[in-house]
Amino acid sequence: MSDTATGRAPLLRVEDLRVWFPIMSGVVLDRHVGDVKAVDGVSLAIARGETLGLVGESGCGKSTLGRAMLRLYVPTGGRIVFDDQDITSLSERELQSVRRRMQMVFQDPYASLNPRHSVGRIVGEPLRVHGVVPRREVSGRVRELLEVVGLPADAANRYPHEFSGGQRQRIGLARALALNPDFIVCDEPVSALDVSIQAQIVNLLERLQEKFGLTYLFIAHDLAVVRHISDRIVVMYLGKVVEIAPADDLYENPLHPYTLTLLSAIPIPDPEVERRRVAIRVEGDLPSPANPPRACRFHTRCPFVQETRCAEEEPPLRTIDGHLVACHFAEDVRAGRITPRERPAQFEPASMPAPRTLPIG
Ligand SMILES: Nc1ncnc2c1ncn2[C@@H]1O[C@H](COP(=O)(O)OP(=O)(O)OP(=O)(O)O)[C@@H](O)[C@H]1O
Repeated sequence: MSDTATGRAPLLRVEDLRVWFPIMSGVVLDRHVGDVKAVDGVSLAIARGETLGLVGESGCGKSTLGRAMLRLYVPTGGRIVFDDQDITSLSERELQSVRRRMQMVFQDPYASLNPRHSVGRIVGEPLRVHGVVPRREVSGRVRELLEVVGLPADAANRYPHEFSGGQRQRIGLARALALNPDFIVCDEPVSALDVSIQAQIVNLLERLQEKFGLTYLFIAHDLAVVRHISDRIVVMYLGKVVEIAPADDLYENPLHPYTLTLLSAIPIPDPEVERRRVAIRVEGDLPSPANPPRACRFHTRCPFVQETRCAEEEPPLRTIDGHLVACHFAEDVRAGRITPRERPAQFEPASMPAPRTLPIG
């Protein structure tokens, strides 16, 4: 089990968590022919008050991991422990009191808001369902919640389509806050918004965290956003964690080859820095999580792959310089003793040293 590396007690931890989706075949889909291994043996902990960023390319299992933490899926294996309570196998009824304390904010606020309901009804719904405040107090509480997320009180009488994307995300947040949660999974909460609006929502999330002592799992594919808001960042590849590190450390001193390739894909605004840096490209598509490569899952696309260990032995997560890294050769890659297999011609001068760190702006 990884510790949180923050010195604070974990609010939530998962141990060897697996979420597999069965693949069924046959005329009436009654033959189990395999599994999509969306999350496959993930162990990590999130400290109280921490924001843990989660990155990785589309389909690597980020949303599935976030949803499983909220027990929206029944895990195939492993454990989920929330505030010292094992919630892995709780029934829906037993989960009710825990559910209040865990919420989710979605990428597309519009799709997650019922267009036929007024904002007041949407935000007040969790209060009514859980009966946490007397009915006559619901509208007052809704007004408070709208104010806290920066919406005018009269928003309660209007409908989602009357609001912009950023305002809709504020409505989603007001609803998520209604039950005073401790933990919120933010699943790409700003990916659908304009850049200028993204900053406003990220700042709002930070203010709310401070005000209410919230703990976030922040899922993103935008590495710049996730760096800004996260205390630590988890990099996932094909259902597994490949690196966990404090946010700035991950960007300044990435240790896993996959993290290097992710960072290497970010454009750098400074042309001088851009010219000097070494491009490390990852080739091809993400392999199928139904049939992942054996041993190191990244070995089929890794520019630093070494025969034959990478294809034969699964690398455990181990600690190097305060990072947790799952690569047999992380030290050699960092020291430049192993150089990337393929590089575009413009990066090939013989004097070019292998990258120690990649400047990313
Ligand atoms: N309910 C489901 N049934 C079957 N397969 C699923 C289900 N949900 C997700 N998957 C599969 O599990 C894998 C991981 O999906 P997931 O949505 O967790 O990835 P992601 O990293 O969040 O991607 P994205 O950024 O595109 O949302 C994918 O191959 C996906 O097709």
